[in-house]
Amino acid sequence: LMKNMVLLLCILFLCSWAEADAQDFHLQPTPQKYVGSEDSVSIPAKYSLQVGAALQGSAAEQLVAGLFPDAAVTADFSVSIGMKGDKSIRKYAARIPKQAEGYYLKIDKEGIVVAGADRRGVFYGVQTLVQLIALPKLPLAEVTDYPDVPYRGVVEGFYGVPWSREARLSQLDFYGRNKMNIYIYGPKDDPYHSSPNWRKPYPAQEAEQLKELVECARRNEVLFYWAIHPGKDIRWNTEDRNLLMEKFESMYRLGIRAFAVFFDDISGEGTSAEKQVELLNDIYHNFVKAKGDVAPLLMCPTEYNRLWTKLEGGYLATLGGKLHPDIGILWTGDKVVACIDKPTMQFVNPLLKRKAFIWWNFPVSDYVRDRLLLGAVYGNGTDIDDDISAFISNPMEHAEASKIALFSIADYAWNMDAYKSDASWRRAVRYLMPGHAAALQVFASHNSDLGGNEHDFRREESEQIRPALERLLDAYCREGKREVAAASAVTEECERMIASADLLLASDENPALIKEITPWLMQFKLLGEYGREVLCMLAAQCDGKKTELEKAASHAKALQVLMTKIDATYNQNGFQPGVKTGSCHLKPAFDRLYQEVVRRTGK
Ligand SMILES: CC1=[NH+][C@H]2[C@@H](O1)O[C@H](CO)[C@@H](O)[C@@H]2O
Repeated sequence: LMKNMVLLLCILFLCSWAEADAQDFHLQPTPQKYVGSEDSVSIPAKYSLQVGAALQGSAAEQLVAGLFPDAAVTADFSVSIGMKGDKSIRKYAARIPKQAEGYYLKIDKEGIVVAGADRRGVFYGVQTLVQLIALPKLPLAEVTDYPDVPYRGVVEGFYGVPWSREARLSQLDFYGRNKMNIYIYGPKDDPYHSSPNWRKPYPAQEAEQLKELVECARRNEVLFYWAIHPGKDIRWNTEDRNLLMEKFESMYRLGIRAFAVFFDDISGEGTSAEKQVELLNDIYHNFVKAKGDVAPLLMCPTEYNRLWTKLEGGYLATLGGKLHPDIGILWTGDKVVACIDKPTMQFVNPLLKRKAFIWWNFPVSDYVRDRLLLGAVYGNGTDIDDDISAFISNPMEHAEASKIALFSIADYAWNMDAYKSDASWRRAVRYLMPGHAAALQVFASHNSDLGGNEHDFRREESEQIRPALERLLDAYCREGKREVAAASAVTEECERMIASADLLLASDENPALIKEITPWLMQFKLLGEYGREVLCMLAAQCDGKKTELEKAASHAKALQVLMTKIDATYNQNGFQPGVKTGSCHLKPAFDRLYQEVVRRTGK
């Protein structure tokens, strides 16, 4: 029997290991169709590389040249990338998806082929190849893939400290890797984007940085939109019209080829639908069409969500009826911050007479600045791909930390049917810190809810430990009993919090991320220590150990003081100052237990 038990355990271990290994490998975003195999091929020293004529100088060519730097003119093993119509991939033309940005990728013993529906499709096929080549063994595979949503990406549209140059460059590379194809530059607190200096060209240094960002976007096949936010003080006269057009001309000279006009969060003259329509149609005809090489014009309405829509005022009807149909209209959903579902789209699309561009206000935190929103991306419909032109996320001012949500948003918008929020969330965490994934997962799981806020938008937090917390609270507060199993589960979670905080604070794996979240990591460690002390207090009170109780209570009190200090010292701002962590279930439970022990001791 013993022998069989050992054998069974080994088999179980191997299965779980193999499963984990297979589980670890997952193309991002999840492809529409991936046919892999156990068999693999090692790329020989001698290989040839063919790049379709139309791809010369493209981002795809740059990327594949980096992958295969020493190509021979002829070789047995051939690498070939091309677009539909290129004779180099003619044999595979029938396998190329018809969807824009689609591609077919084949890896076999003779070589590698990437056949794209268009230039961006080839680039995405090569990005998928980059992920496969990074595996220990390059699997023989066929990938047939394309995006569900035409535009997928980010609008830097939040209030607060705009992202830095380094953060933006890193974001654009991240979008290339994750097949996001749009970035809209619109930071509310950039005075040259919004009032008063939207009328002025950028100073030399900022102009140079924008040029650099445009080039970085091109290398990542990301459409770089520059947005203007004139509505706070625009005057509907020739002077401001000319100033706006000249500003667009100056941005065009910097290399910008995609433009947006935001009319959100304004009042007064700027809110007139007729005037907005007249301006936008003028820009469309006399700038966008006149230039010929500029992407579709986008606009953000003043009534950009259902809650703020006054149907009787006719604002949206005017936009829908009179705005040129080629102009995209941004929409945040039924409220300023809300998940997007079918009813959301059934309300707005008929009014706009086009498929809205979704501006999803998550993980933006400019209205709950004392928190980090690191939780899973969930709650959006997976049946809306035919109802939206775009799914664009407005992120946090913490650029690196926003990548946890952005990774999953890329996954969701590329392939909605396959989207699994929890699995995608874990992959996002692992992508950001592969060497500290477990620690970052612990931290992220307790830093996701927003607390009470003006938009009534909430997120799950501390879901795994919540049942034990509730059992512990219930047993002790009702009967003064220490529920042993729950107490040890919560104690273990506190130990994990303390260790995770130290591991992350000490790591140099992702310095940009650690720099952003350090105040919250410090607070998180204190919260773990506080929880541990409160549980010591509870045990001592139940066991009648007076001295131990007093020791634990004074330590817990000291930790309360330290947490208050952190909250009063870091992340001070004029809106929601401070550093909140584990605020949905952990902190309230520890505080409640602390009070209850003190009350019972006092009796
Ligand atoms: C379209 C829109 N404009 C505003 C609004 O949404 O709320 C966001 C979250 O507070 C804010 O970041 C953004 O600038």
